Amino acid sequence: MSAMYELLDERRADALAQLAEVLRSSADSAGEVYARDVAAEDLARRMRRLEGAEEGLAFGRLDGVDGTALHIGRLGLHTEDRDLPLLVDWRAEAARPFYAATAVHPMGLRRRRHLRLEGRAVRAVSDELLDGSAPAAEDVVGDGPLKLALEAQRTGRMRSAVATLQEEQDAVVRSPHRGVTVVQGGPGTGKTVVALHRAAYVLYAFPRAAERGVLVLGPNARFLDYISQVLPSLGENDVLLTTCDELAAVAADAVEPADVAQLKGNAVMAEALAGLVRSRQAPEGDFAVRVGQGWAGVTRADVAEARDVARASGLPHNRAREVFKDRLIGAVADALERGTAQALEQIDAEVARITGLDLDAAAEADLQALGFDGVAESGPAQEFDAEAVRADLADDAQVDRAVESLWPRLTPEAVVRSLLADTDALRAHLPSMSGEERSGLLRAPDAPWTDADVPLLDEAASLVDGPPERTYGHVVVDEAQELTDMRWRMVVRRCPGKSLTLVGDFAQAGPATRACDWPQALGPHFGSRFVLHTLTVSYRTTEEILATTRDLLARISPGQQPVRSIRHGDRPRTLTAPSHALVAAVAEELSAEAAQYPGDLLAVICADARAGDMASAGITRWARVVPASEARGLEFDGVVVAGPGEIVSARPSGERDLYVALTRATKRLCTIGS
Ligand SMILES: Nc1ncnc2c1ncn2[C@@H]1O[C@H](COP(=O)(O)OP(=O)(O)OP(=O)(O)O)[C@@H](O)[C@H]1O
Repeated sequence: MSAMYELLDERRADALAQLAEVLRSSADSAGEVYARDVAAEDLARRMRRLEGAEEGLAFGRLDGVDGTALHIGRLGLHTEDRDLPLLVDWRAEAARPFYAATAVHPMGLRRRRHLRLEGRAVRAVSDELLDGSAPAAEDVVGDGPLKLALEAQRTGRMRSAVATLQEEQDAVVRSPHRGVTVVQGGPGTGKTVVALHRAAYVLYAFPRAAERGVLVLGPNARFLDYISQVLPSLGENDVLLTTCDELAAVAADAVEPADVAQLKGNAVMAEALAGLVRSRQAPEGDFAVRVGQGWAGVTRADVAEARDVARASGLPHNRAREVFKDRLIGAVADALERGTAQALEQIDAEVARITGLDLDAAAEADLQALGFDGVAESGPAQEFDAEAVRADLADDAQVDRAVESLWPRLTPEAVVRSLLADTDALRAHLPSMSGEERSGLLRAPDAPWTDADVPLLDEAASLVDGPPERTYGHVVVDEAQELTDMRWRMVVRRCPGKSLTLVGDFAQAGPATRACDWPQALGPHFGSRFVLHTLTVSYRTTEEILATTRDLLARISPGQQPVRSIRHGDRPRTLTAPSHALVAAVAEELSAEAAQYPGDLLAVICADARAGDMASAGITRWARVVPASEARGLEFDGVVVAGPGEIVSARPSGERDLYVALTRATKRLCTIGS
């Protein structure tokens, strides 16, 4: 082990020295400064990766039947003087047998050894013999590391499972499929574990995707905090962990009824917003601008043609506006040219009839009177200088004002407001919705933004300003069952290569979700082009707890195969307390638990409206207070579910919320209801 850590130290020292050198180097041009910054960023990244690997640098060793030995760890370490690497990166093909070998398919292994380090020293080893041979003196066959990992007290932060990934999980993590990979499975089957290790694998194995960046989306800040340590501990610090709200950079602090949120998640909203933007694009009308002392105008047909050309450009509204303006100016210039020529002809004819004089000079004066100095300067009056006229018109504030009335510049906020704060607009653009649904959507123009407005604003931004500038090579979505159609559109916009890993469970879906399965949820965005994996073993919830949720699961997700658990524990307890005494009963239960199981991470999960009461009753002394709507993905050693009836009736997805709440404990569950 010491040789590996020495090499790690050496690599760090090298990286640090190189970084210092790069930072000291002079850069004379903007190009050189840029190159220096890129090199410095690369080295800083390498430093962070080397630092991230410090804890538990190596965690496995493979001994082949041919006598070879390979150490498996968080990153690869090679020296030039050795053929075999000192340490193999867990994501390398050579490390696969560590996760996939079994006694039936030993993959050439005699022994798989798990190492547990403390600091830089090996504290424990545990061996599995895979070739059927009898244990030799140096083999340590005992409790597996998985058992130890699962029995460890929870800390409130998920740990990496890189040393104990199970075969069915590893198969997904390492899947060579670059398109859409979907992972479903009941509570605690390791979907989040798989999603995060998959992100690390993509960075390692798909360099093109890695270059464009990897994004991990979670349902809320609490969940992101829970998973925040996993990727850094795998040496990956360059993955952006965020929520959809943060992606759209919208502060959404208002809540709204679940049925309204569901309506706003429907794909018809995208059509409605597109319809509204189209309705702002020169619906009809003439166009006239003041030119000098007079007016120059074009016909309805010219305006309509300019609009059609602008739309056909496929550009977002605010950029297509330039095309529209350009086209209109062209039409005005043509009209001016025609008008000038006609006027000149008439004057010429008139003067010739009366006096026989040539009046070129008069025509030039005419144009000057119209305000086109450039025209007069650039040549004889009859040679109308269309370029100069266009340039003048393009810079003219009045022209811009006139264009604005036909094709106004729009902001995403204004677009969404114009739809949702106007009964006529709702009726015009959402004809398939009932009157009741439309009145549900209606809001005051200055109402604050809600969670469900975020994807509408994002959609509007893509319509008016184009797709987001920042896109990613691979996107991982956790709790993906939560995404509405409108949110899927947000995600797809940020992943043009459609390389995604999506994990979730429809039995745990919240109130905004309309889809019941993956084909329904993904069909509109990816067709049937996704590969579906199912995880079957729960590593969190004990068999005893799962058994008490079977009836509920059959109700909320008929046909879903219940998972089996490899954990066993106490039977869940059920206590009763009238509603007014619920908080006191919860406090009593949790204070007793905290005393009996010191160091265990405890939580009370209750209806959102109860969370305030719980916190002010001082329950946070013993436990975290988690509103049911935010419990997805989290886990604790002991959980008290307070007021199951209140959780069920709080939202349309109440029974699924309760199922989520009941499946958060790794050891003990107590339900207190009236
Ligand atoms: N291979 C593994 N080794 C060690 N721990 C594991 C492994 N797989 C899962 N776990 C642990 O099991 C627990 C549940 O995992 P995870 O949160 O990924 O499940 P999930 O399927 O996402 O659950 P949910 O559906 O409730 O969100 C976590 O504590 C996780 O660390």
